[in-house]
Amino acid sequence: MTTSPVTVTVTGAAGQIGYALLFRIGAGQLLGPDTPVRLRLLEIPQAVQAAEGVAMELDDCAFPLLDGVDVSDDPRTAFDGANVALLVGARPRGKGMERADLLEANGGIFGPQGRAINDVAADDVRVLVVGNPANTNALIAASSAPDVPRSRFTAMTRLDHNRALSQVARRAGVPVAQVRRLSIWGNHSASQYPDLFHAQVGDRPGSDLAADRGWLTDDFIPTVAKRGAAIIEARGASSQASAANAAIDHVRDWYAGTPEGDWTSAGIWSTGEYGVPEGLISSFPVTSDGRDWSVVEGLEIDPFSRERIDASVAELLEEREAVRALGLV
Ligand SMILES: NC(=O)C1=CN([C@@H]2O[C@H](COP(=O)(O)OP(=O)(O)OC[C@H]3O[C@@H](n4cnc5c(N)ncnc54)[C@H](O)[C@@H]3O)[C@@H](O)[C@H]2O)C=CC1
Ligand SMILES: O=C([O-])CC(=O)C(=O)O
Repeated sequence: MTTSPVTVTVTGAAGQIGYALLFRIGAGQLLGPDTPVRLRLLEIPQAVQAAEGVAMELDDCAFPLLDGVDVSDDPRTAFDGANVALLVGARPRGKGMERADLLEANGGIFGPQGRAINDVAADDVRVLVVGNPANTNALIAASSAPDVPRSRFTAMTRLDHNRALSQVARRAGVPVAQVRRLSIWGNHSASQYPDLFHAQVGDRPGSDLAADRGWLTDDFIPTVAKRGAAIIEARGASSQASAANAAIDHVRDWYAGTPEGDWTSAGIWSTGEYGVPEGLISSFPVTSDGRDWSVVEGLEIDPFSRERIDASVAELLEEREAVRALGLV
């Protein structure tokens, strides 16, 4: 076991995803069974008491790998020395709230959090934004942290990726472990594009399945892209456990590296790959070498995929324009 614990800061710690996430981190599922973890929980003042209750329960689990839990309502305290920052807390869209209001309210959260990360987090900090709108919130945080490399700010599209894996496995009648090289492109929103064309599904190329255009366009793509809404409809609550699971998958793969011959999906800072404008946080097919994400190179994008990637990227551009107009990036 390494001796120095890794500091993991989780925002929105008293929320639903926080409750599904923190106990798995305490159990060692984020960074593996050899890495002790120190948790720092950030909440708004009204929810600090609830976060303290979660911290009490974490104590009561007596996790051998958990080196301590601190609760704070001050970003500069909570991100102090953070090696991993999971930005889960966000402002949900309220009744009658316009999109610009939502972006502005989240700017008020992710701007200061980005600045605090810039000033007090560890030099090797890696950030995953879960709170919606995740891509643009990540853009705001990254833009507020000029001293931290942009590549350290990521947005979660791993839940979309995992959803796509399961849909494809079911369709093809193979175990989910036999589906590889799926890709989510663009925004974590209904405009995202789950791409099957480069996948391997059991012993078949994904393009075989994609040849059924009726299924692809009327079933697969909308099922994945609208899954969040379907979960809310079915459960009366959003996808908390699967979102927490995806956050664990994202960070675990970032540190451990993606498996040979496979890739995953993550929202990362575009440097212009596949025609996605530089400076957007867009989902791409990515690999990790244990330190950095890299966009998978050399994929051929046919007109069907191009149109859908461009539509989702256009939405990201609109969101960036909106937060630019508000002076947030
Ligand atoms: N990227 C993705 O795939 C997914 C993203 N989400 C998003 O994750 C976010 C969290 O979801 P839930 O946990 O279900 O929501 P929730 O409402 O149960 O919890 C959010 C928590 O964040 C806290 N919070 C709000 N502002 C904060 C701030 N400035 N600093 C620290 N904490 C703050 C709230 O007090 C609350 O406890 C939402 O924005 C949701 O839309 C949810 C599912 C999937
Ligand atoms: O809209 C939400 O809160 C849920 C969400 O992002 C998802 O399930 O993909």
